[in-house]
Amino acid sequence: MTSTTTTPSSVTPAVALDGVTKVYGRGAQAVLALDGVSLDVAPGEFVCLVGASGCGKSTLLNLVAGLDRPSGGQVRVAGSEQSAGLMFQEPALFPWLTVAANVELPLRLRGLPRAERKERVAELLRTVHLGEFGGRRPHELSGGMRQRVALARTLALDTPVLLMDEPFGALDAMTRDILHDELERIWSERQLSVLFVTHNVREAARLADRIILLSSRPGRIIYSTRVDIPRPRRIDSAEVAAIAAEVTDRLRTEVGRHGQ
Ligand SMILES: Nc1ncnc2c1ncn2[C@@H]1O[C@H](COP(=O)(O)OP(=O)(O)OP(=O)(O)O)[C@@H](O)[C@H]1O
Repeated sequence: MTSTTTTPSSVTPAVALDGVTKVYGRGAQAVLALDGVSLDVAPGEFVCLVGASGCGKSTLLNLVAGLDRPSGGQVRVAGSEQSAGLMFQEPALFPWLTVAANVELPLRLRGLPRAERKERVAELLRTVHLGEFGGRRPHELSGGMRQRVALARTLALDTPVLLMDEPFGALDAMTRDILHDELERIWSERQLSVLFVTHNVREAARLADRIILLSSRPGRIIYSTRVDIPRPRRIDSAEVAAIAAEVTDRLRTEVGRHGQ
């Protein structure tokens, strides 16, 4: 069993969780969501977090994003004030704004001058292959395209760390497959550190440098495996299937232990 997973001490991690505990509520109503989680994400590393429903995956991402504070332990994200961008299963775009205006929002909030904003938006839309769609409204786009817009908007934050909470969970398999390729390209080009939550073990084996398995509540790290399959990978390859089978076995044992 692995309760701690860290990077070598010579490298400053992009994300470092040290003995992180999260309790929701108080007294008899208290829920221990995370219990003593220690985890480092190295610069440029792609880490996937998997676990049964309710094991605390979203809680962990929210703590790294700074949306909530741990009850115990420490969360550190390398870099300046806002170092982690967060993306969800729902694209959460403003429906009354164009695609370009949605992507521009974080740039406005960062106070970038207008000309620079326009240039950055055009570059970001090209990055996610939506260069021609800046003038559309979100309802005119497919689900996959909307997630591309959400990704461009998250990239507009210019953070070295990308936090993704089941970003492709609502998409069909083909669209998801294409977005895996796109995300892998962007991650590698921009040398991002990614913490990616998914229920889909194959998706984790397709994308991750390292897969971390959380136990059912309270969330503790119970297993961690490095994925050394060369990139680019195929989700339907035998190597990805073999890693996915290994992680699924661990997950099954864990879920069975809790009678879920
Ligand atoms: N604000 C809250 N108040 C009380 N309990 C909460 C709160 N938020 C989450 N929880 C509980 O903490 C535990 C972890 O929740 P969390 O949403 O992090 O799990 P998850 O692994 O992301 O779940 P899922 O896979 O279903 O999205 C769950 O048991 C949940 O019910």
